Amino acid sequence: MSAQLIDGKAAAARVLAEVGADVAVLKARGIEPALAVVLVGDDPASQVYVRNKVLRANEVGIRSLEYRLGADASAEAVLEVVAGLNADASVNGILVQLPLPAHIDETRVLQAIDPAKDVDGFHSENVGGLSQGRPVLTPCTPAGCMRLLRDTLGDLSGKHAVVVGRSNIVGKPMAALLLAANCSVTVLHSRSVKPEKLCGQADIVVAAVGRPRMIGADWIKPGAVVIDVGINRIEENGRSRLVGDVDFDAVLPVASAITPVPGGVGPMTIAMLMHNTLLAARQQHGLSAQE
Ligand SMILES: Nc1nc2c(c(=O)[nH]1)N[C@@H](CN(C=O)c1ccc(C(=O)N[C@@H](CCC(=O)O)C(=O)O)cc1)CN2
Repeated sequence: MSAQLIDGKAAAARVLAEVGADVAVLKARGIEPALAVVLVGDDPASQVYVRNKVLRANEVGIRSLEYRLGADASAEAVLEVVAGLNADASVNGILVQLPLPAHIDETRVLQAIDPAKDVDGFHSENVGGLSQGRPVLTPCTPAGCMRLLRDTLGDLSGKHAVVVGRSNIVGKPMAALLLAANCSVTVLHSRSVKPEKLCGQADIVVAAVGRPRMIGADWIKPGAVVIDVGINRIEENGRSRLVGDVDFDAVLPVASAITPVPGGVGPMTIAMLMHNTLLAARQQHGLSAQE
């Protein structure tokens, strides 16, 4: 048997269509949501992601503002841009593209963003709110994984979910969201003992370690749903290609459903960013999620 392919591009298109319709309703009430994207340096992948964020924003009717600073920009220069955006009431969402150049303290910059405009959900106010189950802005990649899981499985209550990786951007918020959805959650990391045994008990596996094809068929319980967050560029047979953290070909016959790389979780990250920007705009105008 072969697993069902979870189509992230199609799911992202659905989210974007919903957001576009809701943005049109807001605009009819005189509110134009706006997203500011800050890019520091010249990392080629970051340039592509920022370009795609601006494109998607324009497609759904969200006004976009782009701020580009050189790789040698000081932390103070970045903080000055963030402070200006915090103070600008016409800007609803602020995103600083990661990674930042090594000389800039990421935490200092992320903590400077107004939590109400923190559409990445990385500010400690939003991180804390998420772990307390408050309705806060939630990191885009884990929020996208949750959409894919709910589309595939419906109610997640009582499922045993294993998250492989404990990064602040994906692993930890992913675990908090799965817990909030009433899953029993295990987080595996580099010091876990016999991780393949623990992972092999999971109904849901979310792989976010950044190691190409680390998770093989022996890590997966037959029938498990596998969400692969990894985006690793490798050289193979003389050409460059993207692969996930999961050995896709080996796991395909074992899992019941699996995300491909590319075309799985990646497109959902940007779709959920648009969702968060809409949410932030509504909240800043005192509107509920339904209005
Ligand atoms: N401030 C942030 N920085 C970063 C985030 C983030 O959520 N906020 N996440 C990643 C990068 N990222 C968005 O910023 C991102 C990564 C991948 C994709 C995507 O669509 N990937 C495609 C493949 C793209 C390719 O060919 O290279 C896919 O998986 O199909 C979108 C967004 C780190 N930084």
